[in-house]
Amino acid sequence: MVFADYKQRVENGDLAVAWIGRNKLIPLHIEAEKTFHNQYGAFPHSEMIGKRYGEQIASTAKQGFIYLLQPTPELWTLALPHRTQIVYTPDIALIHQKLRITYGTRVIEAGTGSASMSHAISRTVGPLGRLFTFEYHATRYQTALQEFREHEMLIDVGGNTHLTHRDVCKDGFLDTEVKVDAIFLDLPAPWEAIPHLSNHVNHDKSTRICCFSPCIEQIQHSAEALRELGWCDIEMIEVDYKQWAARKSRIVHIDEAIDRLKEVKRRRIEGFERRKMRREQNLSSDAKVEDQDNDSMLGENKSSVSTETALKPVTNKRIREGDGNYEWTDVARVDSNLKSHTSYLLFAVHLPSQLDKQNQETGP
Ligand SMILES: C[S@@+](CC[C@H](N)C(=O)[O-])C[C@H]1O[C@@H](n2cnc3c(N)ncnc32)[C@H](O)[C@@H]1O
Repeated sequence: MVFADYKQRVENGDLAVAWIGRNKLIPLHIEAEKTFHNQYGAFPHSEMIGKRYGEQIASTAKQGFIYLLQPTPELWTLALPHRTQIVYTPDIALIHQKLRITYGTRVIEAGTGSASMSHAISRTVGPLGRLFTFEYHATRYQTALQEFREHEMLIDVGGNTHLTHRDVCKDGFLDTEVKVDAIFLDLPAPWEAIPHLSNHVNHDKSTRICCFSPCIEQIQHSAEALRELGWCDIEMIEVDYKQWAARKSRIVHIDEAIDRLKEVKRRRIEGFERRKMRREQNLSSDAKVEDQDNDSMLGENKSSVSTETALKPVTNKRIREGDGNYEWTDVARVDSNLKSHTSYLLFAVHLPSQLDKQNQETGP
């Protein structure tokens, strides 16, 4: 698999991930005769060849720069062409951990979609593991097939991945009774696929499953299907991202706090008095205007607008965070407004003993 190899320098024919900006990464096939263009100018591939991965590459007009990075499944997830919704690295990491996907693990995945998850699994399980992935959408299947071939993931090019064009809910997974250690279902109706898994769970060790669904109703359906078929340790987890920031908070001593409160009180009283005075002034000037109006009989309304201005803020001055003239303590702040929900993760385990029990109940 190309994503598992590391090298120092960019070569003609490489697949690189171009870092264009903080939220913009794109795949770039390096071909000596091509030029990449963006708003900062032209970046001839010939000038990229021989550069170190990670090095800054300036446009010919020196108006901007990009970085070329070696693709990893994590970078691929950020750069890949989206054909569907995808699974992102925080969820992928938890799924790997809970399904115990590691070097040599055999995994079933459906559907393949944009293959964000497939790349991660294929890299993790390595040459001794296997990924059996299924996609029923013809165009997505063809695109994934070509991509997996180019990325040297397919079995027939020395990789570890079998991609099958099939509706797993209708036709099941594999025709042979291949056993796997882990199953990942990212489908609209996983509960329809779950009954087809009985041929692929291990007899001698546990098999773990994860269903990735955006709606809680889907999770309920899948959990029922798993329970009915003897899966246990059923639990649901939602990965919630929170952004933590290391900040400084000023230490305010009791004397300073009391002075501040006194200042607030003093200003409030001053404010009341000033407002009262102005109201009285306004009333008397209104009365004068009324008298004049009455005198001239012209009736032009000259009632004065309140000239009261807002009180100055109580804080004496802006203090820069970390200003050396004050005492500070280190704190962690969390951004609670970050929207993060992608899907719920439903996990379960199939124990070998349960399978034996089922066999005993149903007879030979
Ligand atoms: C959300 S996408 C999967 C995204 C993928 N996990 C990723 O990280 O890129 C779901 C995919 O499942 C496929 N699919 C839906 N039902 C299916 C079925 N019964 N059999 C096979 N594939 C199916 C869809 O065509 C779609 O491509």
